[in-house]
Amino acid sequence: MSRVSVEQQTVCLPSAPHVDHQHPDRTPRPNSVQTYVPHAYQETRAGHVLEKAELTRPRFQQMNMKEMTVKTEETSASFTLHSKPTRSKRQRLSSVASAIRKRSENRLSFKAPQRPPLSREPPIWATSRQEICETLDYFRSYQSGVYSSDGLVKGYLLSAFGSERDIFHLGGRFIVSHGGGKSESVLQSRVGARHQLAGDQKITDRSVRALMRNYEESRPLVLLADDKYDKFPYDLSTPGSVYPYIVLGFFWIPYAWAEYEAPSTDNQSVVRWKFAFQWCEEQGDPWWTSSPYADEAGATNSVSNFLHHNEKPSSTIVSPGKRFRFRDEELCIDCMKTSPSVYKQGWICLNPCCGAFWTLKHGGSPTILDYSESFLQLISPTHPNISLANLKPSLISEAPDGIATGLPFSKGWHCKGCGRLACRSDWKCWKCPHCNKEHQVEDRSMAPHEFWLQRPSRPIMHAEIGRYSGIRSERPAIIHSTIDGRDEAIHRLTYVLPMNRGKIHLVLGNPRANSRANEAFRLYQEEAKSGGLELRRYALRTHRLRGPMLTNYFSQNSGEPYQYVSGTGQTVPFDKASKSVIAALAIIKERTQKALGCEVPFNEILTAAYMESQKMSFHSDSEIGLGPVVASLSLGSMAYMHFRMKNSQQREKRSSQIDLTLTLRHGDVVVMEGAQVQDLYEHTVSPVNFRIAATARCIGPNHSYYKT
Ligand SMILES: O=C(O)CCC(=O)C(=O)O
Ligand SMILES: [Fe+2]
Repeated sequence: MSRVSVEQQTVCLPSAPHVDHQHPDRTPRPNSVQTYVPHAYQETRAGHVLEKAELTRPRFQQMNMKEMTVKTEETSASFTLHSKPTRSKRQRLSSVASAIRKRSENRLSFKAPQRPPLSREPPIWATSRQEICETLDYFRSYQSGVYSSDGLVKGYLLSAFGSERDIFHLGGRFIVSHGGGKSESVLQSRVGARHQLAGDQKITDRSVRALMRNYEESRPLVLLADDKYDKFPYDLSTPGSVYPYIVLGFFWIPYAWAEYEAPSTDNQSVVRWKFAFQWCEEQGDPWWTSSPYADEAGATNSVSNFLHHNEKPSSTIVSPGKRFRFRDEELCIDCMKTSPSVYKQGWICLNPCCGAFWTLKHGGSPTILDYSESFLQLISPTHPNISLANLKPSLISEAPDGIATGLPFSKGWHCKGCGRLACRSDWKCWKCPHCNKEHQVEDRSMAPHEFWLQRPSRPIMHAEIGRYSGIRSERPAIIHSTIDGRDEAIHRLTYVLPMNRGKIHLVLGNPRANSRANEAFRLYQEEAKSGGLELRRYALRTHRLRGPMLTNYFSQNSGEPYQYVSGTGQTVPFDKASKSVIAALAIIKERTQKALGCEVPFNEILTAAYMESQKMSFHSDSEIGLGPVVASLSLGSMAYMHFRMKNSQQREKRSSQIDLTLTLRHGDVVVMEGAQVQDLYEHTVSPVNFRIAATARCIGPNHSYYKT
């Protein structure tokens, strides 16, 4: 072993990589400074590059083969050999020198290419991750770049932090990317952005495993790209032509292999799985390569045709033409597994479990690698009988049973006018935020008795008290009242928080006492449909995703302004409030008065409307200046309301235990009594199906709204 010092660092340079065949995991991997020049010299830590002129043979010889000074762009580095190198070492040194030089040249000559803007609107595009996930069945992953379902990848997002040799080749018909997470990334957290270093990808990792299944079974998947993916030939964020997310189309995976790769900031190489994606020719030409006027010119073989007109799945298969060839692979005699022939520099075993992984046939780890000519050619498709579905989500034109609050109706939509994907943000209709196109579906109102017949997944219990919650229930009370000349008897259940910190009352509705609740429910549906009550999903103020993130329910605020979701600008004062809100307020006031024995001067109502599968996440109604009583009326479907302690330390110990669950049914009113109910606890509501809730509060002069 020879010792070479580079600046202040000293590293050992093995003459050949030691491969532990018994324990491949222990085979030394190239460390950061050796990654691409693993058996000889290092680049300086900051990635300084060597100047071409400094690494010439005469200079090398002049140093008596014992010392060599090389200058980088910003500093100079001194390489000292402690013994005169042998001939073979000299050869290695010069090959390393040329490798460094080549890399240096690449870096010196690299300028982020100016890309032109797209000259046409993409057939499918979006501005936020939520728009994609709520609209497309083939990409529903909010965090990861790989979306899989049933062990197969449906959608794959090309984004920033590409890896070495990622390519967008043949106009995008042949793309290489690294799959499966653990790549270098920026994580958004409560405390800000954090740089996440890359780690080894394993074949057992969920995403890699799923991509491998697509590869093995030749299952096509959909590639998407965002504006941070710099291999796409068009700039997706040029002013006037901003498309943060685009759908490229169907691809299949002709090659999958593993490499060692040096992350730019880490000090250790990592195993990275690479996948080649080949355009599915059934789609015609990629839409970004076809002219913007191709549709009008009557082109029959463009993906825009496929995307626009192909309502039925296509089963046309392109027969292997002469530009296709067959897969080129070689068998490794160490692991008896085949690896594809990827590189110009020769075949390498690309199985990371093999002792010979990442070792050239004639020994040594690869330094600079390039793809071979043959690898870069399209290969003959191996998915003969798989038909591709239409990538454009279809528009719902009618509600089959007249009910338009089911899951498909809360999903986003694809605007046929401009290609934009958008969340459903208005209750009244779908609206395109780009071209303002609207789409509405005729439906009917639901009657409360339809929900009384609802069969819940678990037995209905009015309340479940957590074992260690310290909450106790009071003896149920029957409250009598006379409404519209009729006697009503209703039950009140009361739950007392530990140390008498507050009470939660559940005033039960029932079919005999629900006439006003029924009317409020009818009015709500009517006004929501006509737009008399503007129910909308508002953007959350804090979240960790890209683009706006809307609440998972629709809401409207009446009375005094309330900050919680909509901000204060959208509030309708009580004297202009819709009939439904006024009807709900009357019920809440009356029931609360009966429950507490005193009147509460509610001056604000937040109406929340939930379609199937929507919910309100954990929160507390604890804005500064809110009165100590909060009461809410439930209409429509049954729902579960869970309470838990806010203190996260306590919660962790008790593994996010729920302290109290109330089952809310049509006509029920929950009254939260005492400021500490909000200060110490938080609550969430999960409706079983379509539901409307009206929550009333007292907003005092100390409320943050009055202070601003
Ligand atoms: O949907 C519900 O019943 C509760 C709504 C709620 O918690 C709120 O508006 O703060
Ligand atoms: Fe709440």
